[in-house]
Amino acid sequence: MFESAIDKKGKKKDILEVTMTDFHLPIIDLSKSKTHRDELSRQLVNALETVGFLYIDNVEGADFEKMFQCSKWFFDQPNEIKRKVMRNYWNPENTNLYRGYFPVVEDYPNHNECFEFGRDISDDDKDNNPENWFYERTPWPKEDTKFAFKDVYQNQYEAAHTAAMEILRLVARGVGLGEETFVEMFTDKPCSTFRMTHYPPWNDTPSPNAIITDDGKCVTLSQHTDTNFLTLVCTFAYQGLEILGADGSWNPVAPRKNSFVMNIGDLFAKMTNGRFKATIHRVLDIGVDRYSSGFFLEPSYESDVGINLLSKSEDSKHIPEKYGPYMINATKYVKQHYLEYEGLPDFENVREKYYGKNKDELLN
Ligand SMILES: O=C(O)CCC(=O)C(=O)O
Ligand SMILES: [Fe+2]
Repeated sequence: MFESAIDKKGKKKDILEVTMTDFHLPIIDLSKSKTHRDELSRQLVNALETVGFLYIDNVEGADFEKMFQCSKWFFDQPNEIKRKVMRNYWNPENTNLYRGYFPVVEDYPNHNECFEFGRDISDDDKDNNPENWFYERTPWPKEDTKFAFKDVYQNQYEAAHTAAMEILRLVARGVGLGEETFVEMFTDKPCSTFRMTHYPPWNDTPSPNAIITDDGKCVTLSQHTDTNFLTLVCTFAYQGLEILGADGSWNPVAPRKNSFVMNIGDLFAKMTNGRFKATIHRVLDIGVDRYSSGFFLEPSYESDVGINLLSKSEDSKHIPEKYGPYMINATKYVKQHYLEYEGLPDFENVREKYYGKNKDELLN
């Protein structure tokens, strides 16, 4: 179904050998959400309180084969086509700051290229600040007749969004709250990003800045927690994704066909006061091209992320915080190492608002 471990010259390559472990993630069969609601709710809450990662099977409308073909089609395009949709940071001829393509950057610890898009907001949206790059229009690549890249991926975005809403209803039910408690932040103009990634193998010459594990493997996406609310990643059954256990050991996420790997990001963890876990993970270089496609659920720019979702009805004295500035702060000034956010303007002057006089002490 997906790429085999044979390179273009037909030579068998050294693929990463993943040692079999006893580590297994919980599996949620979303097709049972009508019939086994309580059971799924319990499983979800249990996974989020412990390992923070799980598989989601049977997402309605998900088409992994089409996604894989379209993703591969895009990353196989010649550089001049990719340059047309490249972010302004790497191609100053373009105006897109946030959406679109970002290239492999040699000498950077991560070795990947990505294409990112969001859901378009209406042209007549009077409230929209044109400087707000969260709602920027995506520049789409010119298509040929074989692959309906934009159409396929926009449909996959909606399928993943719908699945994420159902998952959030189940999670709310599982902690004894009304099922709509978590979904409100995502109904009007969510900032969610769909990101497709290609990790070309380093072969025998990793960048001097590449991170090498204790047992000599190359890391192609360095360890991180996701910053957003909830993530659904399709790994196209490739190996390479690993998650950090509480005992400090790295555990491989076993490939699982036609299933999303789900985890939560810092935002959901923060909004549940740490009850749900945003787990550290990374991706290893597997010695052949690796592809993944992930849906990163994010609330609307104006959503109040200062509330504790688990006690929001009782907590009227909380300090409100808008999602947009929270995210700018997290990615530009707190986490500091995200190349893909470096060139994004701080159009809200978050640095001044959050750090006031101490702002010069910030590295960035
Ligand atoms: O490629 C993968 O399997 C995971 C990607 C990931 O963790 C991310 O993009 O945040
Ligand atoms: Fe991640």
